Amino acid sequence: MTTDAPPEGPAIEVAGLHKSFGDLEVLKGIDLTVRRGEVVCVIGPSGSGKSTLLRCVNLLEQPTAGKVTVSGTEVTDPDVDIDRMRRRIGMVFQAFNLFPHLTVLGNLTISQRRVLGRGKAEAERLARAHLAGVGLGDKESAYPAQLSGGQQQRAAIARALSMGPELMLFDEPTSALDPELVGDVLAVMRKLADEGMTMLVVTHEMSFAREVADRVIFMDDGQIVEEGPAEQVVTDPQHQRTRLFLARVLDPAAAEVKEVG
Ligand SMILES: Nc1ncnc2c1ncn2[C@@H]1O[C@H](COP(=O)(O)OP(=O)(O)OP(=O)(O)O)[C@@H](O)[C@H]1O
Repeated sequence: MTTDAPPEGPAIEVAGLHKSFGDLEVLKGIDLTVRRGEVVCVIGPSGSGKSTLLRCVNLLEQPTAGKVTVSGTEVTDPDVDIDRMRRRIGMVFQAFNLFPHLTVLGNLTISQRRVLGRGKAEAERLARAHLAGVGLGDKESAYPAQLSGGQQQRAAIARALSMGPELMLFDEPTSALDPELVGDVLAVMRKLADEGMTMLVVTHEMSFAREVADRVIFMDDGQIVEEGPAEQVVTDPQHQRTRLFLARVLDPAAAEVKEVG
């Protein structure tokens, strides 16, 4: 008998993960374990492979080598039903990816109905509960274009949650937002973390990483250079590459002076 009940053990296990695009080796042997209920932030320079790592976890990218296990199921096993696995993994992208021709409620119910086979009333009940949870209880009839970027991203998070995922992947969820809209999205993510959701988050928001993450991973050139408790990695990094990156991110002007001087 097959069951979707989550087994004991880690939420995500990545072992010896390699990914190349043609001659370009983007991931060069990543080992990573994310425990259930853990919030892990992945930081690092542009092009270091952060998004590719995330996309390999739900097989939006096919790894070149290595093994990815989610909730005890090896997703890199060619025999695994990947669509079934993906239902257990929520993903939120930088570009919100809402369906423009559907209302917010429609965006939250379509996959519940088509993929999970839920009835209309049940799908709408869950959608409304999740919309209220992200502060969009009054927006169910709006179309995405009528919402701010921050509201669209919160709707995208609610949409992912309405599928009942065991874990959530966030790929730079606030990078496309105007600065004044970032806070509301981070607040929703913080609440989710407080509620015990397992989260793997690629982000440039160092204060979020420091305050919300249990662990921070610094990637550079396709490898994990450093990982540890969030506060330690962000405020007292052990590696020179991490220090240089954080100096640039936290205080770009000062880092520039240092590099010039
Ligand atoms: N589908 C693809 N085809 C070819 N090259 C790709 C593809 N996806 C990513 N790459 C390349 O892989 C490298 C790593 O990209 P990735 O998006 O994982 O980095 P990142 O650390 O998330 O960067 P950023 O912070 O800028 O989003 C980059 O050089 C990128 O151009």
